Amino acid sequence: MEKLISNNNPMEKLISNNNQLQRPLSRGFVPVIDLDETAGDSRAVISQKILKACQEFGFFQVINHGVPEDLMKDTMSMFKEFFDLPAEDKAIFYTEDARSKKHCTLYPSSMIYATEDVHLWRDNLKHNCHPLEKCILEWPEKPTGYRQVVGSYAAEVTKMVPRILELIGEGLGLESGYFESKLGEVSSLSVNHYPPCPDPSLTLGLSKHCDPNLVTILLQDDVCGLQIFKDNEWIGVDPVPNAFVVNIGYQLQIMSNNKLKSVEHRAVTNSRTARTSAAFFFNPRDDIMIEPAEVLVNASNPPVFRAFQYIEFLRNYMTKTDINDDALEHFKL
Ligand SMILES: O=C(O)CCC(=O)C(=O)O
Ligand SMILES: [Fe+2]
Repeated sequence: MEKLISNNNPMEKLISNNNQLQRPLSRGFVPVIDLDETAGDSRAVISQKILKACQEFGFFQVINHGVPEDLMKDTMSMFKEFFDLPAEDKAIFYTEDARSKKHCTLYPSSMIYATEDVHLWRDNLKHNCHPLEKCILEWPEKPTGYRQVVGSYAAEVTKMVPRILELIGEGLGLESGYFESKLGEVSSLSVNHYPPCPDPSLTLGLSKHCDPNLVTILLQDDVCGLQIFKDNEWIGVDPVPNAFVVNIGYQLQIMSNNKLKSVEHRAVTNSRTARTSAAFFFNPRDDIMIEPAEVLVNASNPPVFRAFQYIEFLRNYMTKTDINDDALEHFKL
């Protein structure tokens, strides 16, 4: 428990030979897309904007997405209050074991504290969200209201995801419901808390990575820290009020036959303000074969990937030892 940085600041745990913090940071920006067709663009224009964002950035932000703004704020407050709890209230969830059987876990840094090269400036709460009525019983009881608020949030975001997938599918010219039919029920929330870091040049909040799943819906507070790697530069994905950040996971890149990109991203810290973010991971069904959509494959666009099941992908992803290894290599034809 002393490794949690929301409990104290174990500065001495940092390793200072971290060469991941390469600058410069560009001011280019990730598109913000208004999903309200009645107020702005037509549906066809929205789906084309999303497609372009997914091709160029692998990321976009959405506003007017239908999830109530108060619920987003209340959810963020619950997450922040959780990390502010006294150490004894967090202890029941604490583990450093990546294979922990707990349904709700609180990790220091990454899931492999003992063996990682660099400790991250992050505490991380994880729990599953499906089936909700069952999972919720394992979630924190403190702060008061956590289960009810985060439960409503999980239900609302889960309702929004097929709408976003449908727009992405439309942009690609896929039949209606294509991605929804590939979407599994199991989803999970990973809540990151990055307290102020006395020296942000010594480590990161989260190392560079691509998400292995289908699509991720990220809620961030009003503090900058998320960055994506594009054209050899790190670009900030700065917070937009009431927006979700959507990012393409490896499985969407594969199903789109490389038309959509899963882009590397990371989180940096700052010395002044704590930052909290919550990544909601949506996965493909585990009983389907994942492969490029047939309509995107033809003589001039041969399939880039072979068919596989998600479990095979995850096994391969988890055993990757070098963050610079290409997780897609093993699945390329
Ligand atoms: O904190 C962030 O904004 C990044 C979170 C993230 O990329 C993840 O949890 O996979
Ligand atoms: Fe991520």
